[in-house]
Amino acid sequence: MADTVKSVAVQDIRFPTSLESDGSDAMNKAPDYSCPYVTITTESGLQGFGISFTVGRGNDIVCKAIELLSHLVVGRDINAILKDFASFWRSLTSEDQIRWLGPEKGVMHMAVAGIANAVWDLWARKENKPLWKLLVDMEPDQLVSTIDFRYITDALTKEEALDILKSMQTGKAKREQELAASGFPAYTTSCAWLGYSDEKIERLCKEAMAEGFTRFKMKVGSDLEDDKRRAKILRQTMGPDNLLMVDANQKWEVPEAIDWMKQLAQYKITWIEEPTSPDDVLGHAAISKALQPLGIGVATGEQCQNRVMFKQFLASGAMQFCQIDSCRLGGVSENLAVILMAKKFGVPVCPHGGGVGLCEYIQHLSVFDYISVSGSLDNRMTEYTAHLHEHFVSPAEMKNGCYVLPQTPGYSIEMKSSSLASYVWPTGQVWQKLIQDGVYKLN
Ligand SMILES: C[C@H](O)[C@@H](O)[C@@H](O)[C@H](O)C(=O)O
Ligand SMILES: [Mg+2]
Repeated sequence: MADTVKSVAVQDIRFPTSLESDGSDAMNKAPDYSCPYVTITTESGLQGFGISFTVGRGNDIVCKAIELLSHLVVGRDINAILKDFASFWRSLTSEDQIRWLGPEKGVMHMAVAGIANAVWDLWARKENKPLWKLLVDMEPDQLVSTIDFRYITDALTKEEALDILKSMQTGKAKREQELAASGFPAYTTSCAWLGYSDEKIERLCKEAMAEGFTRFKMKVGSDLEDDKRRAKILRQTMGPDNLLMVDANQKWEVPEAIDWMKQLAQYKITWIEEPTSPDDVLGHAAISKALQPLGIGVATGEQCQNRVMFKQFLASGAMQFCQIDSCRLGGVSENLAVILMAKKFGVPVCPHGGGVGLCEYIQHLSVFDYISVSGSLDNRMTEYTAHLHEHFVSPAEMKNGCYVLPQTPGYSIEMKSSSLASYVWPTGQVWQKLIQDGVYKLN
């Protein structure tokens, strides 16, 4: 029976995270974590919620872009959309008068993610399953049918994707039980944002260790002496065996990245993340080659525009850790494409979680990856950041430094109505107060 989509509503939600330097890095000194919050409602009353992640003022453009695309969803039968998701997704990325703004990159692709993620949330709720379970339980044929393979068939065909999924059917139940018992391994970025003092990073690292974390990421890239000092504090606090990753958020030239990392290598670094421009495949390959003898890998992906760019990085040895992003890519199905390509090229997937709602999302993708695709936890860990979880109805939960398997139906992104009311820009109470106090300006 048809169930028509009645409305696609979008709200501009922002959080003043920059006031405490939460989320700060070498290129984003004062980020306010923000998201367009999408609510899709059908005639029968089904709902799906979705976000895309942005920083501060840019949020209103993505909200507008979602409004522009919403005519492709409103009035359509949701069951027809779910029956042929890949065609629906292609309609979003191919809209005649909007495609020119991309294609499949930047603002428009983030808008696609907001809508696509909401549809996936609705789908999982309809099936009364958490999203990871919806994916894990899907027959390989159905799962593959949700993916748009356009532009990646030279790296991964539909048939190869099917073969991967079919070959991993055995052992799925056991892997699910394993994760239910011990959770999915995480690392925390929240001890060492760039704007935090030495005292604060040491204290937060101790607290995180007490909570069971054994893997930590530190922001680098503004000042080498600062980076050395902070890496020393962290290494001393966490001990010799725990993992330390560093993230430059695109700060360096290629030779600069290599030199800088040679100086930090003494602190035993697992990966350098986003050393240079996120579009520079050759640069990442050169850095990977130069740092390989030091045991340092290159991680990137949070600003990798689409599956086509991931293909370049994966196939050319330019990335040793694949950081899919639930909102930079066009939602769940494009992430599935990259997860499957990463499997083919033997690169571990370690999703990006530094932003509002991203931890809520990526836990589902990692769990699916382990159970249905990679079957391995080697070199795999999912980012965790400690902020803003209190705004979600079913927030991501951590235990002993691992994500607890989510159980609530959906994609874990529904926000509390009180939080939406407080943080909607610019009319929410929190923003009204900050504007009245002169802390923020309207534009
Ligand atoms: C502005 C943001 O907080 C970024 O610094 C963050 O996403 C970061 O790159 C990360 O890897 O978590
Ligand atoms: Mg990063």
